Amino acid sequence: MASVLRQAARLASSRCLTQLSAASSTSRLGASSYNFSPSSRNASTSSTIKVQLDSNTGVAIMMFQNPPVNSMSLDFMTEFVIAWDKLELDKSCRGIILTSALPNVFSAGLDIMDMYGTTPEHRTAFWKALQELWLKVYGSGKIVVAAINGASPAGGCLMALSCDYRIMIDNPKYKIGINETKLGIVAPFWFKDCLENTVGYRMSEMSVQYGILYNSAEALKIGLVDQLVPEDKLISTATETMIKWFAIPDYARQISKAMVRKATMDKMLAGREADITNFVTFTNKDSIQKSLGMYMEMLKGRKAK
Ligand SMILES: CCCCCCCCCCCCC/C=C/C(=O)SCCNC(=O)CCNC(=O)[C@H](O)C(C)(C)COP(=O)(O)OP(=O)(O)OC[C@H]1O[C@@H](n2cnc3c(N)ncnc32)[C@H](O)[C@@H]1OP(=O)(O)O
Repeated sequence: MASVLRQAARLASSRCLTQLSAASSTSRLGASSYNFSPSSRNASTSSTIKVQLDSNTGVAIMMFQNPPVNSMSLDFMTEFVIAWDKLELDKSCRGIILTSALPNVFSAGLDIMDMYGTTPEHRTAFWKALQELWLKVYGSGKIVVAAINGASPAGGCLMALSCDYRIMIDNPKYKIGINETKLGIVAPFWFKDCLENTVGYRMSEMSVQYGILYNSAEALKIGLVDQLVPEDKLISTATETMIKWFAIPDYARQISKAMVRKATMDKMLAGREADITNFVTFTNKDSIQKSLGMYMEMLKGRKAK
């Protein structure tokens, strides 16, 4: 309990006393065209991560802009963590909405080109960056809402699962899930743990083995996402949701969040080095490199057709 309280105290440093203004009900298509209020300021200069912070509401919108599909490359994850740290330290920010500035895709998951044909040193840095990103988002004292505006497989799904609430566009063409087995690779234990914490044991047992990608209605049915909305209501709903969460005193909520997430966080922290070794060893295998190569070929071939 003492460590939970310490963790919560650390998280509470991100607390703010911002007076909330009424939620913006502006409806626009996608985050990139969202109409930011006059009190919004550009809080990040990164090329792949755009941040807008509304100091009246305390809501920050963090948009991924890494074309063509917001794949989570080493560079992208490094920029993500830098932008995240800035927000985490900003007392005027109480909550963060994660979304994509690109149409049709939230995130295509880990960048396969960072895992395919790269050196063990590169893959070590890559995996460390992913662990770092996950620890920051999953362990954040801020309220984090995923506004899922497109495909969200594998690492993209992990990012959404690390948030406190998931809102997805109601459109059957967008799929979300832990599909690694379909690529011939294995989702690490902490991906599985996040899924299991959200949809339960049996559903995740089926899900990770089959590598199921769920459409938005299926994702809602199994609890993988919390809410579906029309595309033009995504950001306004995420903002309204966030403001409802703000009614809960930060400190009490942060301690509660840390308590609920502690076991999953501790397991990952205890196994962090072994997890890196597993990843590098696993991706060193010729058979795994072959699977990744074939998958990339398949993705490129699909486009050519
Ligand atoms: C004892 C211990 C054992 C266990 C040990 C475990 C250790 C750990 C092992 C390894 C674990 C790895 C975990 C992996 C997690 C991942 O996230 S893997 C990535 C999974 N992602 C996907 O499967 C998504 C693939 N992409 C798509 O399905 C589609 O691209 C899309 C997202 C639905 C978008 O479709 P569309 O808009 O039609 O775009 P496309 O034309 O398909 O793609 C455009 C270009 O983008 C390239 N691309 C797509 N996805 C990726 C990607 N993930 N990485 C890199 N590049 C990607 C695609 O090839 C196209 O490229 P070009 O042809 O050059 O334009």
